[in-house]
Amino acid sequence: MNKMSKACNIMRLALLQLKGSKDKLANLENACKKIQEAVEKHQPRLITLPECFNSPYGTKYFREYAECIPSGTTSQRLSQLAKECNVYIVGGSIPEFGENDKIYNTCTIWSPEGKLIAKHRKMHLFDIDVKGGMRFKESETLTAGNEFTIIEIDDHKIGIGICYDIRFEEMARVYRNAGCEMIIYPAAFNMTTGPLHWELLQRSRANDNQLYVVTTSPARDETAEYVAYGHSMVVNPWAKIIQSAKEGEETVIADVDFSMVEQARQQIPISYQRRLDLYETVKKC
Ligand SMILES: NC(=O)CC(=O)C(=O)O
Repeated sequence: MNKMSKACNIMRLALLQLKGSKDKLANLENACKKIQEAVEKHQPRLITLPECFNSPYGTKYFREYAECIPSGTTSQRLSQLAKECNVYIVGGSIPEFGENDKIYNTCTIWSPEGKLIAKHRKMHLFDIDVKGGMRFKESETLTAGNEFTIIEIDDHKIGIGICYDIRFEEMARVYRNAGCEMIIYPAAFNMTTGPLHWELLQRSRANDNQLYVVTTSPARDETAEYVAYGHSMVVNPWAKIIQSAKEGEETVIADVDFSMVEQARQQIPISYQRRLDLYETVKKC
């Protein structure tokens, strides 16, 4: 029996911080193996995977590794695993072949019946140029998605974002206004921005919106062209880190207690105290 007790609002998560390589099938099989191991040892209700878990993270690779969703190999395998293991899977992200030859950075979400319940296309493309640090331009090959994605598991609404999406507080606020109690971001920060912003952004989004924030990164590989920061984590609605990984390949297990969302919102009622008469930066949903 998977760990979800409605009465006490506890949901067990397994975050798989995975090593990646240029071998797509090996990456996929590693993810499948780690999913099976997590289920055997910990019986999670929900498993999360990293951004671009089946491909290297680089604009020159996205087209070569892209697949159609849900007919591609990665979708088919995740669907099969979710069903076999009776677990929800937030499938990190993969480069997706979309309509009109467009490529998206897309997260697929699978139910324990193996059904694709949603897909989220990264809404904010990672285009930055930090002098002496990281330069990246996803828009060289990717197209941005235009839709918010909310899933519902055991009566709990969960918003989905991908990596750079976490920097946009308005997006998190839209999810909070729509009743989300958690936001999951498959993500791959790097060695320029990770040390400065990774924890800060997660705790900020959690604190501003009084909800859980969950990130899942690839493991750090110093030999890769793009070196991911690691440190996948779960932050609670009080902005406290309740579990986190180090840099290497690791599975993080966390039991989240959704009653804490309401507790935080009642005790520090910022959502009712906003002076929307004085500022209007975020449209109400
Ligand atoms: N890789 C991303 O999308 C975002 C990132 O690394 C950052 O915002 O920093």
